[in-house]
Amino acid sequence: HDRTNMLPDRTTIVHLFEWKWRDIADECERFLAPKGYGGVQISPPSENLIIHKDGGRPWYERYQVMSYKLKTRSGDEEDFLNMTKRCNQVGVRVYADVVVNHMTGDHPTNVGTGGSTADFKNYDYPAVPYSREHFHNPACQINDYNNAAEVRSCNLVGLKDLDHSKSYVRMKIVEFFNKLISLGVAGFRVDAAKHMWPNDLGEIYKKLNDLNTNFGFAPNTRPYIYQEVIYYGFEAITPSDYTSLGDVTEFKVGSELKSVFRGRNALKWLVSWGEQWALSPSDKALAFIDNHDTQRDHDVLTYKESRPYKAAIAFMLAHPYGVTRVMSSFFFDNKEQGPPMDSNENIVSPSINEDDTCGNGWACEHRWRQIYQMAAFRNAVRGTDVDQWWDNGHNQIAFSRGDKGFIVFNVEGQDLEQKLQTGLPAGDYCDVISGKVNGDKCTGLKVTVDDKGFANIHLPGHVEDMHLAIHVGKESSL
Ligand SMILES: O=C(/C=C/c1ccc(O)c(O)c1)N[C@@H](Cc1ccc(O)cc1)C(=O)NCCCOc1c(-c2ccc(O)c(O)c2)oc2cc(O)cc(O)c2c1=O
Ligand SMILES: [Ca+2]
Repeated sequence: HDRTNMLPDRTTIVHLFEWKWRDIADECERFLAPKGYGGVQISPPSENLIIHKDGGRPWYERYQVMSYKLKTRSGDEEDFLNMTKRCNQVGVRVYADVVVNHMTGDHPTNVGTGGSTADFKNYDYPAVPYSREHFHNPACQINDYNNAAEVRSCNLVGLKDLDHSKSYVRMKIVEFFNKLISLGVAGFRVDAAKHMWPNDLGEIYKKLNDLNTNFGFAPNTRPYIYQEVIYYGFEAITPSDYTSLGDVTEFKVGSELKSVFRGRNALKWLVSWGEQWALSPSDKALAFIDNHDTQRDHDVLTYKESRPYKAAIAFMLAHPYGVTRVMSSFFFDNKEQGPPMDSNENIVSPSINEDDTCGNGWACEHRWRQIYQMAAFRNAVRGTDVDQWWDNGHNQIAFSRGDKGFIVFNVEGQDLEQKLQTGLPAGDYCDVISGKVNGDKCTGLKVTVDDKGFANIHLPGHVEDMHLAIHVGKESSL
């Protein structure tokens, strides 16, 4: 089936960044499955260095590895199995964020979340075990991103760089991945893949077991692998160095759509969205607007700029390009801040409010109506192409997905009043952005499609959302 191992009617992954395993299991059952999300990306499950900074625990401590023991602030191995059982039970796949390019940097304290210690100066990590010969020698620092060898074989910001040409290192990593496979994951987000040699990664991937059939996977199913390759252009290493091994994260989806939905690049150019925008091939791309790292940069669309953010996500989910992932964050006002925690530094669980939003410091973008309704849109239109493209030559566009869905964007700043061909069967539809179907009613804008597929669309220039979407699924058709 399709390369992601998601159920056939599911399309979108939610990154529940820093959530605990038991809370993820709850969310799979109470929200992700009912709303039709197909998968969840979890934070690194391997034991990490405990870092204290400015009185808190910076989020990036989870990307400094102490061992491959499954013990972090998200939970232990028992919690992990509880999550994979319950999520797979309701058809939500689990993708593990795996950090195998490096271990830790030098740090004044050396205790991990599983109680392991290490001697950084001597590259000694007894809880794996790794010692000096398992790291690139002599040590060097990455300074020149136009030197591919340096980017792969030197320390990334001082983090001790593993030497994956060593069969022992490959073996330890294969062991770690296969342990997660035995525990029911559907695939992996490979952190910092740009900093590892493609050939070494290939040797590791080919030794991975097929997925565990006890979690509902068919026999001989290969793990879905998407590799983090940060690339905006102008670097020696490009995503195409990795697309023979698996998928790659496409950072330009976020950067290009930011310009468009902030009104700096005309929407009409989106008619050619995809490889003509120098994006990786659609059948190798993991598409997203922001991630745990980029959302902390100064010039990125995030939950903090919700109107263009929701529109950019809607376009990404409405267009057939790539496998789509939405970010789910905790609120932060300084870029190093870690997840909400109690006085014992335990991560605090999200609370769920009456209106289905989250409390306790969690943003829960995946619970915003304009976002989860578009995941259902993507499910309803899967397998169709972009049709019925219309634009006003500037910042108003509309297109259908075959005869299954139709979406309109208005970034013009003035009203859109048009009779448009929707491609849809005649009938009444509820706009899934401004509202939702409630029994036989629509709480938002209602759209009537005539028997020739035309509808009169009125999308004012300054309403809560700059887009409107309807589709044949139960969430929209009346
Ligand atoms: O900002 C951060 C953390 C960023 C980060 C963490 C995980 C990711 O998956 C990621 O993409 C970025 N870390 C802070 C603090 C820090 C952490 C560790 C350290 O040794 C020094 C500083 C920071 O200021 N980092 C320097 C700039 C960001 O440089 C990092 C990159 C990175 C940035 C741009 C690139 O083009 C690229 O190829 C890699 O990847 C990481 C991957 C990791 O697994 C762990 C890291 O510490 C990092 C990482 O520091
Ligand atoms: Ca490396």
